[in-house]
Amino acid sequence: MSVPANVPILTSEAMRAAEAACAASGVSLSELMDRAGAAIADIAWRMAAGSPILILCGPGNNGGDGYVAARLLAERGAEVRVAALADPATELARAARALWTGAVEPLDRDLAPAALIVDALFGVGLSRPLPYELIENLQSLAGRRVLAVDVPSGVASDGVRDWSPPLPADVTVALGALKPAHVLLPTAPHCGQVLLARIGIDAGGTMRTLPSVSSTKPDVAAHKFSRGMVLVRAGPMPGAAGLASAAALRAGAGYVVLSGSDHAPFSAIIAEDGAGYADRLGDARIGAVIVGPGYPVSDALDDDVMAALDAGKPLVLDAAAIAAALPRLHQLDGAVPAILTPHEGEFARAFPGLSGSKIDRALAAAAFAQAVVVYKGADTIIAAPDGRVVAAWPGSPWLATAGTGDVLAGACGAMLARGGDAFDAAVAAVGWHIARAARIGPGLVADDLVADDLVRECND
Ligand SMILES: NC(=O)C1=CN([C@@H]2O[C@H](COP(=O)(O)OP(=O)(O)OC[C@H]3O[C@@H](n4cnc5c(N)ncnc54)[C@H](O)[C@@H]3O)[C@@H](O)[C@H]2O)[C@H](O)CC1
Ligand SMILES: [K+]
Repeated sequence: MSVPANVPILTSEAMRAAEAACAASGVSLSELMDRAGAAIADIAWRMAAGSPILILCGPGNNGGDGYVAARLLAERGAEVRVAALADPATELARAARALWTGAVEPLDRDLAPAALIVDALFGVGLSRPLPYELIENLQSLAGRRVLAVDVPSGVASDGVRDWSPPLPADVTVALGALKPAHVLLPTAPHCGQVLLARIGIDAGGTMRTLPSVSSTKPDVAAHKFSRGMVLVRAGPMPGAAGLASAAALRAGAGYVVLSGSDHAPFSAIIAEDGAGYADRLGDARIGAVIVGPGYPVSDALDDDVMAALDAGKPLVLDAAAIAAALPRLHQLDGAVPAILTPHEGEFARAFPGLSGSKIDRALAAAAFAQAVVVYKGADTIIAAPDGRVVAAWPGSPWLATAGTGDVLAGACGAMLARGGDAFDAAVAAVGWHIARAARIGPGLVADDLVADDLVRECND
């Protein structure tokens, strides 16, 4: 399972707007369909490697792409059959169907499979769940390699419904841009390896997949304070704050203070008792404050969060600190740069009653808080109040273990303390976290993410 790095993601509404802009600039929809069909034919040719191909065509333009691909594959000498669910219902699909000179078989329970199935039944136009009979007929084709056109049929491309496709794809060719369903659970795993065929659409937009990680070297004239100074406030479970402080150092902070704990994981971390917290918040060199790791709901947490907000420092708020800060953050209306890092449960508690896809909900939360939201999970979404979104699918499943969220909070703190944009900082931290997890793999515990042998390996 994979998606290309740093490519656009569009909802069906944005996709239609992009198509219309394309048409207005002189590239017809029929030209777009030809390009889509050619991209599908190319990939099908390589996947089939000489074995027979069966293309399943639906009534809309997704089916139209299928007819174009069938014609091009046949012209190249591939052994290709077409089965249709219904007659074409759009002008474009009818035109594409008219150019296919081979037979069209009915898509029923007697349909013979082929080594490669190309699924061109439904794309972004699917408006209701697939009929039961079709699901049954498709299930009888399972077990072969499947190439999905745009999205596996049955999936709601905007990621708002959790409909599963009867034919999960090995490869999905996204047309023009990725769609939310490619990067959100539960649909993303059904898309297999997602490839992007750009087909000449200007997908611009504000939503993208995670960019590749690039490690930035410190400036030649750097000193410890210029690289960013991070203050981590410990609660009753100091191990979590210790992990966050270690992660802040490993992610590039020049100086880390752990307040309220004497459990510093490294000698380089300045551990001090809680009494100095107010003074530290007044220290002009502090570039980011982290509150929340290992700090459950309590009056003390409320006090510490309010003090940090009043100090006006860029903030990373994790776990219970998110709900504690929310009313004040909302009032501050973005005056204090902040990154919130909720997992599913914390998100539901802090932002009840939101609807739509995980992307929609992350955006609504970011707009309400006027802060960057890192809505964690296997399909982490990073959303900014100005509408920017980065989707981090597929992440690393090895991160599903205690303490890794504390490490992410620490990395966010380090990136934020550098002084740049909070959204860019959150994106860099999520990328750092996933890249390190990928290097460790099986057996990962959160401490490994900040261990020095990993650093040596990364520097090799
Ligand atoms: N991205 C691009 O620039 C291009 C994309 N293309 C392809 O076009 C589809 C979208 O086509 P559209 O015709 O809008 O929708 P669909 O083909 O997905 O299907 C709509 C069709 O099906 C009917 N329908 C919807 N749900 C059901 C259902 N559950 N059961 C039965 N019938 C259903 C609906 O009423 C319509 O008739 C996109 O994904 C790309 O593959 C083009 O190639 C142009 C360039
Ligand atoms: K499809």
